[in-house]
Amino acid sequence: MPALILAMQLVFTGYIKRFKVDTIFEKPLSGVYDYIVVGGGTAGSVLATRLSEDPVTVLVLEAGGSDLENKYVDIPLLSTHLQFSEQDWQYFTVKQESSGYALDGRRNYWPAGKALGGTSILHHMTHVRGSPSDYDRWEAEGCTGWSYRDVLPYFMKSEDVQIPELKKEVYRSVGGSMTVSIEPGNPATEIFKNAAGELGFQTHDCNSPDMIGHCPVQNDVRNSERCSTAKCYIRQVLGRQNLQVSLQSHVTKVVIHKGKAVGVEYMKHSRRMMVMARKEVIVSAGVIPLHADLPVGNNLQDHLLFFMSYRVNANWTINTQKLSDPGEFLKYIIDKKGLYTETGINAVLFANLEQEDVMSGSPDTEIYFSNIAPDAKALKSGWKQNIKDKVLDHMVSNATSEGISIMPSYLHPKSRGTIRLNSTDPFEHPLIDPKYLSHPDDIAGFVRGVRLIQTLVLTEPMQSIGAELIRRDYPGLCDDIPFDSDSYWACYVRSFATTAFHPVGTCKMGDINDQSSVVDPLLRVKGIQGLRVVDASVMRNLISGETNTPTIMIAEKAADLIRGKDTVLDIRNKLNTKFFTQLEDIETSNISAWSSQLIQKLLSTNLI
Ligand SMILES: Cc1cc2nc3c(=O)[nH]c(=O)nc-3n(C[C@H](O)[C@H](O)[C@H](O)COP(=O)(O)OP(=O)(O)OC[C@H]3O[C@@H](n4cnc5c(N)ncnc54)[C@H](O)[C@@H]3O)c2cc1C
Repeated sequence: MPALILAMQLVFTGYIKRFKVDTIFEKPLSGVYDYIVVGGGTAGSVLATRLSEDPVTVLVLEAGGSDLENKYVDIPLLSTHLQFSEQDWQYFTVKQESSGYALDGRRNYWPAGKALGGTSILHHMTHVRGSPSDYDRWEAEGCTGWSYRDVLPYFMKSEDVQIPELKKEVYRSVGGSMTVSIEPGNPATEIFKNAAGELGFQTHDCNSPDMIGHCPVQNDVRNSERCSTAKCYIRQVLGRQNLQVSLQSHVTKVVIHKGKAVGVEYMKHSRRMMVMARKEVIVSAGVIPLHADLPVGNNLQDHLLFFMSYRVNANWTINTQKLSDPGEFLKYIIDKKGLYTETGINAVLFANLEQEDVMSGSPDTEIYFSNIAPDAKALKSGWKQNIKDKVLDHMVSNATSEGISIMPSYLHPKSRGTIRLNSTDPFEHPLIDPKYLSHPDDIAGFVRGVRLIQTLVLTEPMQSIGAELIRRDYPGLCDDIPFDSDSYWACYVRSFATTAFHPVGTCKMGDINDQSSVVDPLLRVKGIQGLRVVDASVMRNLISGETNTPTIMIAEKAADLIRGKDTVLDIRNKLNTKFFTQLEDIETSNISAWSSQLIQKLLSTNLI
C-alpha cells in the first residue's frame, strides 16, 4: 500500500508541473491570422507545426482541452481508460441493420479524441503506413500526386525509428518527430512469431513496401510513453510567437464571403466569437463533417474487428490481478518498465486471403495478437464495445485470467456509410451510419480471417500452450447454427464485429471532375476558395492498416502543398537512386516462393 501512495504522489507531482506549462494557451487572440486550423488533432497538430515554421501567423482552434488533463494519456497500457472520459467525444452510430446483433440497440460506440492531439491521445499507438498499392490506387482514381512514390518521403520525414535493425533501411528514417519503437519482448510475441513462421509467414518490417508477413507491433511510443501529435509535434513549438493555440474553442461555422472562406465562428466559454483568415481556413476536425452545404459525409468507410479469445496455459498473459499489484505500477512510474509499457497488442500479421497465394500482393486481412486475458474486469471495462448486458454477463461467465485474443480485420470492406448532421445545433452529435457489413463480400472476407486464425491455432507453438477457443455464442444468437460452419461464423461476425476505429472518407479526395469527391488533390474544397480539408476524412479509400500514421503523412504533405515548398527533396533523391529500382524488383519477383502449408489448409475450407 505505501508503494501505491508513493506512485500516486509521483503522478500528482507530474500533474502540477503540466498545468503550469498549459497557461501558454491563454494568450489573448488577435482578430486575424494568416491561417486558421480548425481542430488540433492528429493532422491539425502536425499541420500547425509545419505552417508556423514560416513567417506567417497560425491559429489552431481546438474544441477540447489540454491533452495533459488526463493522467492516463502517457501510459501505453491504459489507453482504453481515456474512453468515455472528458477527452472523448463519445459518439455512437445509429442502429445498424446488418451488424451489431450483440450490441445494445445494435449501436457501435465510436470514441474520438477531444483535446490537443485529437484521437492520437487515445488511440492504440500501432504504427502502420499501409501498402504501396493503397496509394497507387488513390493516384489511379484521380488523386494526382498521392502515389506511393509521392507519399513515402512524407512518411519518412515524420518518423524517428528507434528499432535498431530498421534504422538503416533506406525507406525508414531517424530524426523525425514521431518516435517509432517496439516494446521489449513479452514471451507471447515469440509464440505468435513461431506460430506464424510455422505457416510460412516471415517476420519482417510490415512498414516495408511488402507488408505481407508477421511483425512484432511497432508503436508510436517514446521512452515508454505515448507519442501523440500533441506531445511529439505541436508541444515542441508552442513557444513560437507566430503560433497560437486556443483550447475549448468549438468552431460552429466557416464564414464564406463571395465564394471564399474568410474566417470562422466559434464558441469559447459560452461566448460566440469570430476570427478572420488572411490566407486560408484549414479544417482538420476529423471525419465528422462541419459543413452543412457541401457534399460531405458520404463515402464513410471503417474497419471492423472481433475477438476470438482462447484459454491458454501460460504465465505471461496480462490480467487484472497482475495489473492491480502496486509494485507493477511503481515499476512503470519509476523505471518505465513492466506491463504498463505494453499497448496490449503484441504482434500483427498481414495476409492476402482473397487470392490463391495468400502471401503475395498486398494484404486484405490483418490479424492482431493480444496477450490481454479476457478476465471479468477486462471484459466489463477494458475494450468498450456497447455489448448488451445479458450477452456480456454470459461472456463474463466464461472469463479466464489466463487467456489471449486474436482478432481478424478485413482491410478493404466494400460497405459504405454516411455521416449526416442531426440538427442545426452544432453541438448535437451527428447521425453516424457506417452501414457495417451491408456488402456481402465483407462477411466472406471475415470468414477467411477466421479460418486463418484457426489454422494458426493448430500450429505447434499454439498447441504447446493449450490454446482452446472460448465460445461466445449466446441463446438466440448464432446458437441454432451448426458450430464452425461458415454460416455460424457469418452470424458471429454480424453479432460481434465492432469498429476497429479507422473511419475515413467523408471528405473524399478526387479529380476536379469527379462529382463524388469533396476536395481536389491539393486538398482544396471544390467550389470554395481559401478552404482546405486536411485529416483522415480526405482518404479516398481505406488503407491496409491503421490510419493515424497515414493521417500524419497527409498533414506533412499538405503543409508542403500549402507552403508551396518541397521539404522532402533530399529524401526523394535518395529514394530515387537507392530504392525505387529495388522496389520494382520486389514487385516482379516471385514472393510466393515462400513455403506455405497454409494455402492448402485454407483452400480446403468452403467459404460462404
Ligand atoms: C480507440 C481508437 C484506437 C485507435 N488506434 C489506432 C492505432 O493503434 N493506430 C492508428 O494508426 N490509428 C488508430 N486509430 C485511428 C487514428 O487515431 C485516427 O485515424 C486519427 O487520429 C485521425 O486523425 P484526424 O486528424 O483525422 O482526427 P482527430 O485526431 O480526431 O482530430 C480532430 C480534432 O478536431 C477537433 N474538433 C472536432 N470538431 C471540432 C470543431 N467543431 N471545432 C474545433 N475542433 C474540433 C477534435 O477535438 C480533435 O482534436 C484509433 C482510433 C481510435 C478512436
